[in-house]
Amino acid sequence: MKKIALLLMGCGGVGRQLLHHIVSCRSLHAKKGVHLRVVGVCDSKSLVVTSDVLTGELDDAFLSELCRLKSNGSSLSSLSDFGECRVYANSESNNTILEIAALVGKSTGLAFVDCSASSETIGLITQVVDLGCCIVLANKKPLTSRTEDYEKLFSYPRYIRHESTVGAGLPVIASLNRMLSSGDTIHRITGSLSGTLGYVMSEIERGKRLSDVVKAAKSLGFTEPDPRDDLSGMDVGRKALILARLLGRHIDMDSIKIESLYPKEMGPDFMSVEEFLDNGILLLDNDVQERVKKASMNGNVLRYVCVIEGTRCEVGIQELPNNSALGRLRGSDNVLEIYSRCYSEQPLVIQGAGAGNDTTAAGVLADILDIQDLFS
Ligand SMILES: NC(=O)C1=CN([C@@H]2O[C@H](COP(=O)(O)OP(=O)(O)OC[C@H]3O[C@@H](n4cnc5c(N)ncnc54)[C@H](OP(=O)(O)O)[C@@H]3O)[C@@H](O)[C@H]2O)C=CC1
Ligand SMILES: N[C@@H](CC=O)C(=O)O
Repeated sequence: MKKIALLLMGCGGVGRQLLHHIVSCRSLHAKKGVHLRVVGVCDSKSLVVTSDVLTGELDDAFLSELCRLKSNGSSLSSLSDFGECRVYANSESNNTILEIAALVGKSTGLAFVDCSASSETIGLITQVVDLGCCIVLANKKPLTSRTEDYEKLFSYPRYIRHESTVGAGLPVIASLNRMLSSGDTIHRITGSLSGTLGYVMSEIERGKRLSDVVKAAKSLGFTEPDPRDDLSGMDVGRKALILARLLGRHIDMDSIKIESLYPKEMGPDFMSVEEFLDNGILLLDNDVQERVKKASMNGNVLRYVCVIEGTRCEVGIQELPNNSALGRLRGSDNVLEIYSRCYSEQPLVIQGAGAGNDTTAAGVLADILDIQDLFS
């Protein structure tokens, strides 16, 4: 049986769902001769690891208890009494992770899985790439920071997977990589890449208020931990940058034109997430409703669109015919149209659920299985 050791950063909505998928796919994976060995899990405050990282694992009962505790808002440190594990506080976590990565990475290989939404993981990830580890990301931030970090992460291109960073579980990155590696030239990518903004717009069209819909999107697991990351367009901007860099464009976030749905005065420097959701966002309800109504009088809808073409890379609201490919989108669905040499008249279209813990975690799990040949 091939064993894939993995260390999970982040056990929020996506991270916990990944652990659920791992446990519930045990017999399926066994039939394929693979076993996922979870050696450690960390959140923003602590790290919990199996006492024997070279051969041991956090067993399924332990992982279920971990998920139960985290979904109740408890800390990982309360797991110290439960089973054969060691728990480290924040201050010791990074050094311990590097030690584990060096030991396990060089021995059997280690999948370093980032399901956090933090930019604090970048320092660690850029170090573990040189320790024989594979990187699997749902977190977009490591791919959208400095060009040097991006290049470092791709020093060993076969060792990195990040399907869930764009379109959640949809096969966007895999499809683009297949096209690029066969020499197809991609001219234009256009699409609706935010599950949250897709859901928000289509629910407002049905008469709902922005403030209610954003709260619903958060509880459905579509939004970023701070939904302003979605409403500001930053989350789509990051996806656009990931795609543009994949196409070989040497750009950074500053090169991307991004339209925000809220004013600067409602940003994270001025109010907390709770203040924004309880008060700030209510002040945006009428304006957004008016824009949606005005578009509908022209037979149109509003969609938050990403366009990458030549040196152009921008994301923002567009008014589109309601019977167009993007106009027909409902709920959290994403759609991506790719025009290339092979797909010049009619684009290659990828469409489906573009947000949610289940599909995102499934994309991460598929990425982990995809690199199994790198493990001994
Ligand atoms: N939800 C979706 O539809 C999709 C999400 N993604 C991406 O998946 C990632 C996770 O999203 P989601 O699960 O919803 O987010 P959550 O906020 O639910 O979970 C984030 C987790 O990361 C942990 N964390 C924060 N900082 C660190 C750190 N420095 N080191 C380790 N762990 C840390 C948090 O710890 P604590 O519990 O202590 O707060 C929490 O457990 C995000 O990057 C998101 O963009 C990608 C595609 C789709
Ligand atoms: N918040 C994101 C989740 C996936 O990246 C979205 O709404 O699309």
